[in-house]
Amino acid sequence: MDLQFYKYQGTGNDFVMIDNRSLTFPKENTALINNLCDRRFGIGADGLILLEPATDYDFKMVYYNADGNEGSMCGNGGRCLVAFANQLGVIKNKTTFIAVDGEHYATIENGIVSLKMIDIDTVDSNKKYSFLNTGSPHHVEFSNNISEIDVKTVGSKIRFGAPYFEEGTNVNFAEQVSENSFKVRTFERGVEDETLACGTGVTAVAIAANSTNKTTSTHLKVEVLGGNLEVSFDEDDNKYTNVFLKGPATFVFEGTITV
Ligand SMILES: N[C@H](CCC[C@H](N)C(=O)O)C(=O)O
Repeated sequence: MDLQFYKYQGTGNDFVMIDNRSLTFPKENTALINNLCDRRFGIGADGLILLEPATDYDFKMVYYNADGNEGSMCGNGGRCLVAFANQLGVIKNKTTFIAVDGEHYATIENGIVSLKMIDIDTVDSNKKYSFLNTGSPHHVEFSNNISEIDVKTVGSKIRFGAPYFEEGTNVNFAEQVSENSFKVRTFERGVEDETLACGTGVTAVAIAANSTNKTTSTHLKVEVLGGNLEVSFDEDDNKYTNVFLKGPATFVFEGTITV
């Protein structure tokens, strides 16, 4: 069959988007999803996202990692899906949609999408790292010169090692640039490589930085390999609410692929 797809990217984190309002996409076909995301044998992407109908919401987000397995929440994917819903005419400038981790509110203005993430009430930190769930699990380590880190090798070791093992985690390496700005590089579980950006990861770094007193700011700028993102939140007694991830979400091309 011919499958129509749309390609989007948010700070270089790229996704194949499919309008599945008809519910005809063969979701159980892990190999197909993996192939569509393959950069040599397919379209190429860090993940694949289906836009589906949902009762009481504008739409439902169904997200798969590039390996073909359904993933946890994807922040940049969510932002790109909002832009896609806007392109399809499903929404105008604001929306409330449902994803695997619950309800999300978002706005879109001139290609910039601001996405509300889940509340975070647990940040586990020790001297070496922080671990928290921002919709997806994230290990966060701060250091001085992240440009020198072999993110794929070191990230993969942490992802499969104690205490994460098979279930794994995404791994972020962060460097403080100023009181309210950071640089981040991320190893993504499910892609099993460094990606150019990770929205839930950047969100995790911002909250970990606040939680471990690296900053008192609640509006942080984060530079990733593929561009710039912003994270803002309210903090009360180490609980984080009104967490917003903001940045560009861009349509790249569309096409049909025979599968
Ligand atoms: N790129 C995504 C994160 C995907 C998380 C996924 N790799 C997993 O936890 O399995 C983001 O922008 O938030």
